[in-house]
Amino acid sequence: MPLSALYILIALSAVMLMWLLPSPWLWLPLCWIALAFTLVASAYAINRPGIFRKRSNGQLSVLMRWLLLPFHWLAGSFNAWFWRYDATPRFSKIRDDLYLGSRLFSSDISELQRLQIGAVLDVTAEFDAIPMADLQQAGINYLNLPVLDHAVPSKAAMRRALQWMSRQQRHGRKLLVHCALGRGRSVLMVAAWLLCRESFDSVTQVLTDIRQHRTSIRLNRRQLKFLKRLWQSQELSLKHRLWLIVNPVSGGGKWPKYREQICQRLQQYYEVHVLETTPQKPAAALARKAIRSGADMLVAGGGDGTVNEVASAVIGTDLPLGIIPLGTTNALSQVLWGLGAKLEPLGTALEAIINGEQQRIDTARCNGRPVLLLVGVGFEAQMIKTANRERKNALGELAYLQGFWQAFSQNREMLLTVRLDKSAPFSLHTGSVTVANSAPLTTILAQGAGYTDLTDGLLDVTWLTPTEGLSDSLLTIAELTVNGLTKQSLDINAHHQKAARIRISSTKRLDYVIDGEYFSGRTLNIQVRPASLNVLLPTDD
Ligand SMILES: Nc1ncnc2c1ncn2[C@@H]1O[C@H](COP(=O)(O)OP(=O)(O)OP(=O)(O)O)[C@@H](O)[C@H]1O
Repeated sequence: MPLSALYILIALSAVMLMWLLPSPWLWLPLCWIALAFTLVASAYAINRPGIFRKRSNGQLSVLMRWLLLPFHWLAGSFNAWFWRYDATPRFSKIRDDLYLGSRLFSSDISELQRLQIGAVLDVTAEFDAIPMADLQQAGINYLNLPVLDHAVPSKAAMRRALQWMSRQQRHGRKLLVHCALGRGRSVLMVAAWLLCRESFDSVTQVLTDIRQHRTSIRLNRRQLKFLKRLWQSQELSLKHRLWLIVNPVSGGGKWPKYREQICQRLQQYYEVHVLETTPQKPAAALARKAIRSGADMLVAGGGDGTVNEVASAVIGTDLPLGIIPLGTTNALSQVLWGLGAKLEPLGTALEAIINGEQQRIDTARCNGRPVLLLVGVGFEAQMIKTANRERKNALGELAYLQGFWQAFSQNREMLLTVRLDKSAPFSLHTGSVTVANSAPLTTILAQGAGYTDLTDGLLDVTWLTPTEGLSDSLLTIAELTVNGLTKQSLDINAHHQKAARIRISSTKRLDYVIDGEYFSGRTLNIQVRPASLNVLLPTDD
C-alpha cells in the first residue's frame, strides 16, 4: 500500500472515531491526528518533503514539529521497534571513504569520530539531525537533502547533493550517507554516487556491490526506476552545470566583446548554459529558471544590479554564486577581490569561478528586496538618478562622479526618523544616509567607519551633518576619503554606527537606491541576513 494511502486511512479512522465517540475531550486529539496525517498524506501524494520545513541546519520548524506530532510519534515508534529487531549494523562501510547508515543521534558523535567521518549527508525530511553545533565541534560537515520515505528526490536536488559529496571527497573527508533505516533513500544516493564515480555495467551491478556490504538494502520500484532512468540518460555525471546569466547592456555593452573568451574558458571545466537578460526577462527570473533546471552554480555577468538580481535567487541556499564584472563600477567585485578587480577583472573573475573557494557572506533585505552592497538615501540616490543608462554608456564611471558632485552641490537636506536595532528612534537632519553591507573605498558616502565587513553580521550606517557652503562640503568629502584610506572614523561631519536592523522613515516620499537601482517610499525597513550568500572567491595562491 502506498504510504499516502496508509496515512489517509489513519486520518479517516480518526475522523470516524470522532463521530463514534461522544466525548468532546477526545475530539481535540483526534482532530490533531486527522489533520497531521492528512497533511502528511498530501505531501506524500505530491512528493513534497518541504512539508516538514527541515532547515539547512537539519532542524525541523517548531510549528510543523508540533502540528505533525502524531505522525512523528508513529514514525519514531516504528523506527524504534524496527531497530530493536533488525540485525543490520547502524553503519556499514561501502568503500574506505564511504559509509551507509541509519538515523543519527547526538550519542553517535563518538562513533562517527572513531570512524573518522568528516561529512554527513542526511536524506531524511521527517527527523531532526544532530544539532549543528555538535557536528561543527566534531569537525563534521553536514548537508540535508530532504526526501520523503520510499520516495525519490528531484533531479536538481540530487545533482547538488552529488556535487557536495564530490567536494567533500576532494577535501579528503570520509562520507556517511544516512536515512531513517539505511535501506532505501540513502541507498539510492550511495548507488548514484558510485555510478558517478566508478564504472559499472548496470544499476543492478552497483546494488549487488552495495548489498555485499549491507545486506538489508531495498530500493522500491519507484526508486529503482528513477535510478535506471538517470543512469540510462547519462545524467549521473559530476561535471558541474553552470548557468551564466548576463546583462548584455551592462557597462555600455561589454558582453558582446568578451562573450567568446568567457565561454571558451568556462566550457573547459563546466557544462555552460548562457541566458541573456532583456527588459522583459530580468536576471532574477532567469536565475530562478536556472535553479529549476538543475544548476550546480550560478554566475552573474553584468553590473551590481545584475549581480543583486541573480543573488536574490540563491540567498539562503548553498548554491555558489560566481561574478563576472561587466558593469560600469562593479563595486561588489572590488570589495570581494580588492585590487584584482580593477587590474584584471575578467582574469580574476574566471579564476575565482574555476579554481576559487566558496565563502559565505552577509546580505541584507530592504523593504523585501535583497541588498548586497548598500541602501542609500539622499545624495547616493540623487547620484544614481543622474547616472542613467545613456550617461553611463557615454561617460562610464565619470557619470557617477558627475552625479555625485551634482548631489553634493545641490545639498538637499531631509528630516528623517531613524531607529537602530532596539534603541529609541531619533530625528536626523541630513543630506545623506547610507546603510552598507559592503562598500569599496570608491563608495565614498558609506565610509563613516572607513571600512565594511561582509562577515560581521552587521550593517554600517553612515550619515552626514548638514554642511554650509562648498568648502564645508569639500571637507566632508575629504573626511570620508581619509576614513576610507586609514580605516578609522574621524567622526567630524560623517557619523557612523553599526546595527543589524534599521528603520528609516519620513513624512515625505523618499528616493532611495538599493545596490544602484532606484526606488521611492516613505519607510525603509532594513535587516541584515548573516552568512546568507555563498560566493566564489579567488584563492590566496
Ligand atoms: N537587455 C537589457 N536591455 C536594457 N536594460 C536591461 C537589459 N537587461 C537588464 N537591463 C537593466 O539593466 C539594469 C542593471 O544593470 P547593471 O547594474 O547590470 O549594469 P550597469 O548599470 O552597467 O552597471 P553598474 O551597476 O556598475 O552601473 C537593470 O535596471 C535592468 O533592468
